[in-house]
Amino acid sequence: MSSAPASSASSAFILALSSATPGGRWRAPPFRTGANLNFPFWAPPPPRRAPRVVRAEVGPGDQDAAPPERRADADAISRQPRARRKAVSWSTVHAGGLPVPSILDHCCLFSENRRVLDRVQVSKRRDPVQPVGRYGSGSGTGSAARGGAASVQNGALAGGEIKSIVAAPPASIVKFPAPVYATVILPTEDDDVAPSTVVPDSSPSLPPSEEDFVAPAYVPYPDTDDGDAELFAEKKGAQIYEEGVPNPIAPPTPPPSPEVQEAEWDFKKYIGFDEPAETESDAGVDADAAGSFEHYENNDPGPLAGENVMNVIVVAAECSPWCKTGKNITVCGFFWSCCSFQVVVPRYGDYAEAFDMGIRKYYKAAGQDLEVNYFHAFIDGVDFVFIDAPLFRHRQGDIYGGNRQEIMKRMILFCKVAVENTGLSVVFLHNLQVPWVVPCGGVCYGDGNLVFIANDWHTALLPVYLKAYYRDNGMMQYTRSVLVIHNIAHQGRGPVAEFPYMDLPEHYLQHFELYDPVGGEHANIFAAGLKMADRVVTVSRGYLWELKTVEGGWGLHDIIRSNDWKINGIVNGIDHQEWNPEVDVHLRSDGYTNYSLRTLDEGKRQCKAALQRELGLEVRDDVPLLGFIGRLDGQKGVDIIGDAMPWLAGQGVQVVMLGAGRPDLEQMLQHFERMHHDKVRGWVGFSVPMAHRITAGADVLLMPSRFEPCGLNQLYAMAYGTVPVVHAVGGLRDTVAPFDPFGDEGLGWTFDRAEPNKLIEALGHCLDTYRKYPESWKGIQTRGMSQDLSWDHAAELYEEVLVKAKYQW
Ligand SMILES: Nc1ncnc2c1ncn2[C@@H]1O[C@H](COP(=O)(O)OP(=O)(O)O[C@H]2O[C@H](CO)[C@@H](O)[C@H](O)[C@H]2O)[C@@H](O)[C@H]1O
Repeated sequence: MSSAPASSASSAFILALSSATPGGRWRAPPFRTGANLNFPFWAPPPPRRAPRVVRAEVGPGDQDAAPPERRADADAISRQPRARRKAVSWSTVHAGGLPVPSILDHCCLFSENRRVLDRVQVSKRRDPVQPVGRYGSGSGTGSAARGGAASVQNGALAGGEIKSIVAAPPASIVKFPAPVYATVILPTEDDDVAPSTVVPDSSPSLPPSEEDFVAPAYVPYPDTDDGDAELFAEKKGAQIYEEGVPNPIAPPTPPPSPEVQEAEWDFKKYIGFDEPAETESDAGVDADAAGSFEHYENNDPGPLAGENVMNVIVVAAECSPWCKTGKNITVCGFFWSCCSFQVVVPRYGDYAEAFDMGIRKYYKAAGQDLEVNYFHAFIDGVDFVFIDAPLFRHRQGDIYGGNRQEIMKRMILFCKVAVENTGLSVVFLHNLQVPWVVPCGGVCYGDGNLVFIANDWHTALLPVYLKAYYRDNGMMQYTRSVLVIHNIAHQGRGPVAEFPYMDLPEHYLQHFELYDPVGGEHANIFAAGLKMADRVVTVSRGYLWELKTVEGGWGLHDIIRSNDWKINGIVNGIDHQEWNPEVDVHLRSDGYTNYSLRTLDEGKRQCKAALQRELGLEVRDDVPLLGFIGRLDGQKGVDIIGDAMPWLAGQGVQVVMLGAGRPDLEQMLQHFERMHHDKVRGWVGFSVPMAHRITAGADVLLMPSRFEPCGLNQLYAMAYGTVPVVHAVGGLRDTVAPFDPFGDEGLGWTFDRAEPNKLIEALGHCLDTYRKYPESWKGIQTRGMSQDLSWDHAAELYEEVLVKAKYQW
């Protein structure tokens, strides 16, 4: 029981593909009437462009090159009807990727927009009231708000001015050894498999010598994404560079340039497209191209016809089902409410459904020229572009592995490619002898309605590159960037001396420079991204409030405060194809069953029995079954459950915990399973099927997170009639209204400090209600399941943000 079953990635993948469009992009999508997203108040048309754009002309390194302009005839065509993308009901995309409008989107994607707002809504989730004063009476020290040294120091800044938003842990009752931090920053496991870089013969030999820079005294944050505050505490005194390791810092580069070298690529071969006879002359381009697509296209005009179509490019370091770590996960379901969107992610492994586009380019990242290839998949109306580079290759399963500098180099490359990818389509089209002003389905892609959505620090450089490379040079003036904060605890901190890694103009350093007592003087990627992004979204309003506090801002609170005007808090939705007890594929075998609100009692009883059987627990319906699912780190507070275990063991309950992460916490799970084998199971590993089955089979889901920007598991739990007991923080507070026995309202139980005694108190009331007041219990379940937790509501709010970004100058 201690080891997870084989990766569930394959099953998740099958799930995603099952909804894919057979035949991919060549199938003319059906139109949907009245179900489309329209932006009648859209931006003014972009400036006119040169009739043809060649890659070199749009390169930011070419200061003299005029930005491409649209032709008059293109404008006319752009107002023609645009066929719309087929309705997209796709799976989830997770944080950290790169967006790229692919050629395919321009040339042969006939998008039908799906407006999700027409869906049947049950009871719309409401964003909560302001959380001020609801976080308990944490001492001004805010000590160890996140349980670690970093937060301790952050907390020390409070000076009692702002109350702690998350309670200080009590005197430790943890009986386990401290984590072995040395193992957290893992060496690159695949060094012998794939070279870290591919340097063309002509490229300069790098990295440069150490003489160019003076290394600061210590690394502010590990930023390995395992970067618990404790880890930082261990590392903060460490030297930046290990002895004997050459300083990989590149010399300052003069004017920034993507430095992309094009390679021959047979687009027609890739897409199986029969090129029309006349595509050489500009005069014939538009007509020919338009005509050539007609047979793929339903030419019925739709509400999205014209320039009001929004093109969204989602940039993420993780994308389910291809790569999912369970950390820093972003569900970007909102994109399917938009007209046209693409997702760009690194290609960490061999993804069967993605095909090599045959494009080879070289980008400079951290002073090295790196070869980049592009893979592509078109699934259910969405273009996925996978960035293939030696830095990413073979990282599946360890996508945040390597030391801080390696991770940073990957993300620099990733963001550069993402921004460049906006030009990818131009290249493709140019290879077809078709200028980018050729309308696809009646509308040009261009940059007029283009919005990047970057996620977390991994892609926070994207807004910076967009500005430095393009907008500062008069290009992409109408393109906007939105940066989503999923977890501000990881920021991409590094020594100021590493700034030249990023190939930015010197004056951009000021946007990165940050001083705080935790990190000292350092360069902070998230800080620069937050400043440069046109709009910022946090994944709940409660978290937004917390980010403005000294305790919750992790050193970026001042930047958050001063940019408050452009930040919105929007709670994530959930993917109802994946997380829906009625259709959940993981409940179709082994005695589990699908169920709905109507069949809740019977269905849940059966799932609970199946879970008890599968895990070797006594099959008893009368025993409350408590679940926990999550990363095993300081954030998720599983140690608080551990601290409460002596009490739990006497409560006549069963406890099932699933997670992976810190070795000491993994050992804790296994220890409790051994100690209380008749009632506790600790499953160490990452198992999507088991996560679904626990969510369905448990009566109660515990989430004692010390901080939780949004939280997804509590949303899943409520959708499955499983009652959440949560620390009222961030998104948990926003989404779990506490049960009020007098008004018979509420969705679960909350506690105001991340402490075992508080958890015990809340859980005590919960168990009491479970045992003595079945009708109240059923009411809580019913209210939870009746909510509209889908992306529909979030999509509306995201749309508002995108529109605000569009009109922002
Ligand atoms: N061992 C395991 N086996 C199977 N599944 C597992 C698992 N461990 C975790 N998961 C699953 O992975 C997902 C993790 O979601 P979280 O919201 O907890 O992620 P995380 O905290 O990294 O995300 C950050 O971003 C998200 C998205 O914005 C915010 O909700 C969140 O607060 C913020 O910290 C959940 O669906 C969970 O069930």
